[in-house]
Amino acid sequence: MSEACDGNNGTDVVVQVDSPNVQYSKEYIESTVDYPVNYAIDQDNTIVIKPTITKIKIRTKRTVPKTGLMMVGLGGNNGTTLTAGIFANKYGCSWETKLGVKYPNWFGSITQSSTIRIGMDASGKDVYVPLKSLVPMINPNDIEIDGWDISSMDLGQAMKRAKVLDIDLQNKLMKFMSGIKPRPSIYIPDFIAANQLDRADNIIKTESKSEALDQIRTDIKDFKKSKNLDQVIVLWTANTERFSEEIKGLNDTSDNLLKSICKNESEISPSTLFAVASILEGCTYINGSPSNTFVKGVVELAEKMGVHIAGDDFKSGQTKLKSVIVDFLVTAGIKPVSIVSYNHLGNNDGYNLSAPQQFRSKEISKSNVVDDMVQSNSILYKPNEKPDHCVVIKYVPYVGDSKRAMDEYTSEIFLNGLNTLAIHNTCEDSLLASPLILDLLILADVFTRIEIGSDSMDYTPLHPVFSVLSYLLKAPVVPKGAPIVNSLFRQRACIENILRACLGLPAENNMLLEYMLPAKVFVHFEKEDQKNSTSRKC
Ligand SMILES: NC(=O)c1ccc[n+]([C@@H]2O[C@H](COP(=O)([O-])OP(=O)(O)OC[C@H]3O[C@@H](n4cnc5c(N)ncnc54)[C@H](O)[C@@H]3O)[C@@H](O)[C@H]2O)c1
Ligand SMILES: O=P([O-])([O-])O[C@@H]1[C@@H](O)[C@H](O)[C@@H](O)[C@H](O)[C@@H]1O
Repeated sequence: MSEACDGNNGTDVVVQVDSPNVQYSKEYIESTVDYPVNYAIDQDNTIVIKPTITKIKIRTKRTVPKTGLMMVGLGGNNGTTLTAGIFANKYGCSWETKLGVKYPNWFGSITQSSTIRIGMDASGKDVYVPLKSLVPMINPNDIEIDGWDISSMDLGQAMKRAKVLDIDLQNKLMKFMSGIKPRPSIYIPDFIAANQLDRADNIIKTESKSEALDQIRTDIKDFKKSKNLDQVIVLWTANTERFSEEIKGLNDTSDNLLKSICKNESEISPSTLFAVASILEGCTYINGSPSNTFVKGVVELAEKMGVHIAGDDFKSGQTKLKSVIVDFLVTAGIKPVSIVSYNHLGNNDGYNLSAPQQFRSKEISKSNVVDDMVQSNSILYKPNEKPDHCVVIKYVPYVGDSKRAMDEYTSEIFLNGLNTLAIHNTCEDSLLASPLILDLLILADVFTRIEIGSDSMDYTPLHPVFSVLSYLLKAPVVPKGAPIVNSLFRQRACIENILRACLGLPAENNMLLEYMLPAKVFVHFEKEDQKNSTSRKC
């Protein structure tokens, strides 16, 4: 057992595709794939399908930029837990517990701890590889951390305040954490619960929103220069704000928004200021809270500047499970008619959410997650019919970050039967959310390095609104006109299949016909030395 935190080295799998559909150069992975879109046209109650195929070309920059993560809310439970997790993994910190010595991991991160079926071997056995082995991705050990908090507490003391990690691990990490102090931030009491006032001792000294915006931009430039970074990604993991009003002439366009900031308009929230500052600095901005940061003016600014944004609200526990259960029920032809989601928690997030306006922001993001699945099945649901859906969050200090979620799903089944699922789910909020922050950073970088073209279009980046990150978010923000998908496995398939396409591989179709038909039906590939081996015979 290492007393100190000694170096940590994992072994990585390398995936190389041998196909005419992909070329590897020093700078890029370049691929071509056939991209299908089926148009379904309703013609007098007959749905006529018109399949199309577009040959697209994809290029992925292979160089992984030296990346810094700037968290707004750095001193919070998520901010300290993620930072601690990066140090624990980077330095291989082991720690004592009553159950014995424990070692760091990245469980809960799909980039670090999940695999993808990439094909089968010559004997017909499924082959799975780490998701992170498909294209070059940021190594968590290389991430530089900085950020802001309205609380001046250094990350060592803030980690103690959070009461998330085992004490021996906290003691081992203290030397790394206590050296990080959040930068002063923008505090506008009207946007978060009044009970947050006590910790607000680290505020940018100006009443001017324009000056505050400039300070945030200066902070970003300072961090980027001081750490010699290639890119900075800014992520909001600060408290949930009340919704901002969307007002014509104030924040409905990027020009109006920028003018409103100069005029110190009161309805511009701190999170919107951070988003604008990040976009103006060319930094991807991610919203981990349910606040409506992305008012129309912010989205338009991101589109004009070609800077990526993603949100809203990490999908970490109770809602993540809901986006699986409702998908399972509805696609099984079972009709959820009542969904009650109650939870209590005792961390500062819960304290902030105990205020009505902040709770309302969270209630909205936790409630809309079933809409797309319900609307997908007109056999079960009449137009505009929805299940009863109730969300309750209570603040109970004693349980701290260990949120207790209790859900009841009542569904109509065959011949007027009823099925009820009652679920108790202890969600260690920060231990579930922190790996998602890592994935949001890493996948945002990957999808920023991807460009797509066709015979009729030069290589073009993905749309500035990163709906591809929906898997990690409760209330995905999507490009105008795009569908909002909440089904967790459809969201995951989106990420997997784009990464496959980057390697010239087709989307996973799950048909497995190769196991249902004689081997001679299919084109085979066997290594030279396997030519004479007994390959799978059907
Ligand atoms: N499982 C989860 O933890 C989870 C899941 C989904 C969403 N979220 C959201 O993530 C956010 C953070 O959660 P948490 O548990 O870390 O909360 P937390 O209260 O422990 O941390 C929030 C931090 O933000 C700081 N802060 C508040 N306003 C700020 C501002 N204007 N500028 C800079 N810092 C500010 C606070 O001082 C605090 O340190 C919350 O909005 C929460 O709703 C959390
Ligand atoms: O992600 P999830 O577990 O469905 O939702 C959670 C809420 O239930 C919890 O009350 C809140 O504190 C967290 O921020 C998170 O949003």
